[in-house]
Amino acid sequence: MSLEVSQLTKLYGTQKALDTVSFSASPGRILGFLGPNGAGKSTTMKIITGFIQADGGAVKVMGKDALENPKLVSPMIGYLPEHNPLYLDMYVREFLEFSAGIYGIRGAKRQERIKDLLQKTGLNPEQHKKIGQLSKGYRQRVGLAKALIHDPQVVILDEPTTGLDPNQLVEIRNLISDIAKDKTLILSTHIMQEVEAICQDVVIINKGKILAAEALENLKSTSSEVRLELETEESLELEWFESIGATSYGNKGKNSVNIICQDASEARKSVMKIVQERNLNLISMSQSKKNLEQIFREITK
Ligand SMILES: Nc1ncnc2c1ncn2[C@@H]1O[C@H](COP(=O)(O)OP(=O)(O)OP(=O)(O)O)[C@@H](O)[C@H]1O
Repeated sequence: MSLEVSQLTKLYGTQKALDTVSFSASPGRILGFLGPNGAGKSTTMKIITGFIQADGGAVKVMGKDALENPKLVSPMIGYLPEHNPLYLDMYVREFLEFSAGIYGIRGAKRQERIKDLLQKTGLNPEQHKKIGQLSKGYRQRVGLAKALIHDPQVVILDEPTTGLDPNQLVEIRNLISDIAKDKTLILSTHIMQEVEAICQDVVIINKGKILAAEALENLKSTSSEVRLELETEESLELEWFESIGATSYGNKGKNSVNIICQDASEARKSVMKIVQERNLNLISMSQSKKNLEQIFREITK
């Protein structure tokens, strides 16, 4: 494990923003850090990165105690904060040179590092522009390049894709997946599809408490429930399907019904029997497993 967070606690006045938070992250994997607004995500990230202090617990980065030795651990972490603070009047290349200088990276090594990052983040054509002239997606790339300038082992990104258009969103996600190949990457996000698209591990936090911390596949497979959606030309009554687990009308109103069941095969047979007995005109029947958004809503509500 390159990052181990154990029993982290943080108080703001009397409010417990973090309550014994524990999870860990491994190299080569992306961990999606999920939670509703105010759950404690940014607080956790700020503690790991040494921006604020914890009131209890421990953080280990590459086996070193981050809370006891912040100066030793800080170079091992790259951080892109939620609002990506950049100097808008600086040129892209100038800003990266400045950022490298903060970590004491100088001379040929600095030039090589910047060349590599401009290439990796697709910033080459923009390197002589002022940061203030860049689009939001390109500013995020500058923030990512800055977070990576000192080649950290652990990279923490706080909502890096918020506000991006669909094309830039895909490009930044691809870039994040590429970065994660040889690093431990933690990604805070509200976008469930993002987690399903690029994360292997997931941590769900709510009101300062961890509700789930495991591989995404495990989290999804713990729920054996299946959702059937039936659509007919006629209006349907939930009570006809009660015995097989109908829970609500679907998006298309009373002409479609959602059925949550354990045994999809039996449920489909029962549905077809009802369709025949009531002489209904079937438009469609579809089947899906619970997605992360449904699991998230269930465990955080
Ligand atoms: N400096 C502070 N002083 C007092 N309370 C704070 C401070 N920072 C955060 N909080 C509170 O701590 C709780 C956790 O906040 P935090 O910003 O960590 O949540 P979050 O999960 O990152 O939320 P969001 O998704 O909205 O960014 C919230 O109730 C917030 O109001």
